[in-house]
Amino acid sequence: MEAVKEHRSTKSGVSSDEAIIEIKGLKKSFGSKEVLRNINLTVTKGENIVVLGKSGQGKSVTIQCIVGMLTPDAGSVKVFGKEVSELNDEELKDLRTHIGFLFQSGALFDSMTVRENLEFPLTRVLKLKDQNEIDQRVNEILEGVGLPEAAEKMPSDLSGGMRKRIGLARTLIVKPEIMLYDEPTTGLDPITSREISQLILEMQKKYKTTSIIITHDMECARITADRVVVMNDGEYIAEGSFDDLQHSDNQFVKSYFSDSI
Ligand SMILES: Nc1ncnc2c1ncn2[C@@H]1O[C@H](COP(=O)(O)OP(=O)(O)OP(=O)(O)O)[C@@H](O)[C@H]1O
Repeated sequence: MEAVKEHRSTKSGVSSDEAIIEIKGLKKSFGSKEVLRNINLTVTKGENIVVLGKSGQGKSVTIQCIVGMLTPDAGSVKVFGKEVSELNDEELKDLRTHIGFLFQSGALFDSMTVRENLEFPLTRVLKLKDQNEIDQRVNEILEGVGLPEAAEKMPSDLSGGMRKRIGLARTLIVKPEIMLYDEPTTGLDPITSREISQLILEMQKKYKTTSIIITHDMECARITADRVVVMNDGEYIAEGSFDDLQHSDNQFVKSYFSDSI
């Protein structure tokens, strides 16, 4: 794969060569199944990286190695300059407070109001006690995701797109430096998907997060990506801007873009 350029400009406006996530020669097998054969990726501060790959290619396994839920068989995974596999439990816990996840489901607590859902990470993770500060952060993030009127609603009163926005708000409310999105638009209609992709981009600009976005949604990739990597057979086989890859000669890469142009 082509060498990574050192200094990148990003849609967030942060242009930095500071590596936030650095993966080198990552390998991971389960039994005789080699899932990650040789993953190399550097994500710099403020960058949005989109990972494209078919199901079962090991995209989630890569994310689990980044947050220390899985230990690599070989290679190096550094986050904020530290080798994740060498961190102890306390250090791992601390690392994870700097990383936000948005999974497909959004995973809100159904028995809590939106406000209570948003207060939960502030009181449980950040251990905030000052109710004024809590209220201020809840109101600010609800404004940010465009749902200032939703605070007292129950998740069941919300549409799928609104739930996704609140899921994003709940993740961003602790101001993580890294965001990991696992198929953030799956299950949404095209218009709502586009709104969520635009929101991901807006949030990147506002909070200057560094993000990895796993998606099959090419519109989401087009909107959010500073850089796209394409995964096949346990390796990244291509990387570049969305436009670069759209004009790739590689048949496998082309297959992703054929429906999107
Ligand atoms: N803890 C585990 N134990 C055994 N096999 C696993 C484990 N985690 C993942 N795998 C296997 O690794 C492969 C890659 O899984 P992974 O979930 O990373 O795929 P993916 O690229 O994220 O796919 P999808 O888009 O379907 O989520 C799969 O074959 C899966 O069965």
